[in-house]
Amino acid sequence: MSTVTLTDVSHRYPSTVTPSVTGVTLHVPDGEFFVLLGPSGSGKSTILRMIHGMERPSGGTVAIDGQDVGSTRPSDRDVMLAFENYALYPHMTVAENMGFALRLTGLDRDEIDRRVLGAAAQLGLTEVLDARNDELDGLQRQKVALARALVRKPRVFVMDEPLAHLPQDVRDSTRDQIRAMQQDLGITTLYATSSLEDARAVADHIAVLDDGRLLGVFAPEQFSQLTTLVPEPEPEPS
Ligand SMILES: Nc1ncnc2c1ncn2[C@@H]1O[C@H](COP(=O)(O)OP(=O)(O)OP(=O)(O)O)[C@@H](O)[C@H]1O
Repeated sequence: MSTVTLTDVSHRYPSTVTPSVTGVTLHVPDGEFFVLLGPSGSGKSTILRMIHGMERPSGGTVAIDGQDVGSTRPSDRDVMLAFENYALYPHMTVAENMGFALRLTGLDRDEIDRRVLGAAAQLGLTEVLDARNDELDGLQRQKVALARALVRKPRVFVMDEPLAHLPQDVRDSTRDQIRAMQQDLGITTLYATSSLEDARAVADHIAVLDDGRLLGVFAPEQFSQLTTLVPEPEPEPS
């Protein structure tokens, strides 16, 4: 269970003159589904990358559970990019896919088995632990990808536009399933999207970004104000 706090965080990529993020301060309470909402280029990914540790702020601090993680390596932060590696290894079973990263860390077999069985039970994958990739449907694959992150016991999940590559007809249901799973697991989650509709459907709070700046953090009773602030993005040509 964890909180994430950004204090006056700024960032600039070395190859650019203008900053990607400017003076962002926000607090993500424990167990929340916290959405970063903004158009392309507004700084959502860069903020997630700084929390994960792939990017370092050029100013300000990122803290997890109140501890500045500025000098903590990404692998020691327990922050998982939830759908980073969506592709499952085809020659492995679901259980092997879930345990693979843990085996690389040298964790003992019993503990790996315990975690794999626990995550499978939480996500409803117990019945398919011996199945291979081509025997799973789309939702099951998505759950296995999430389970692979879950067995590593993250303190925080970051999800960067996880629906972006899905066809429109499965986007809403997948979004709602991700939210339901997060609620079950209670893991503090930051979720980036450019869709106001998606944000409103799932968020505990919505942080609105534009041009690397935070315009405000909105609670559900304020979500109706967002329609004027954030236009829906144009649908992608099909
Ligand atoms: N690797 C990079 N090198 C240089 N500039 C970058 C890089 N990645 C992002 N930027 C710039 O930083 C700013 C913020 O981009 P970022 O990707 O964080 O926004 P975003 O809201 O996540 O948008 P998108 O959804 O398109 O990724 C933009 O101006 C973008 O062009």
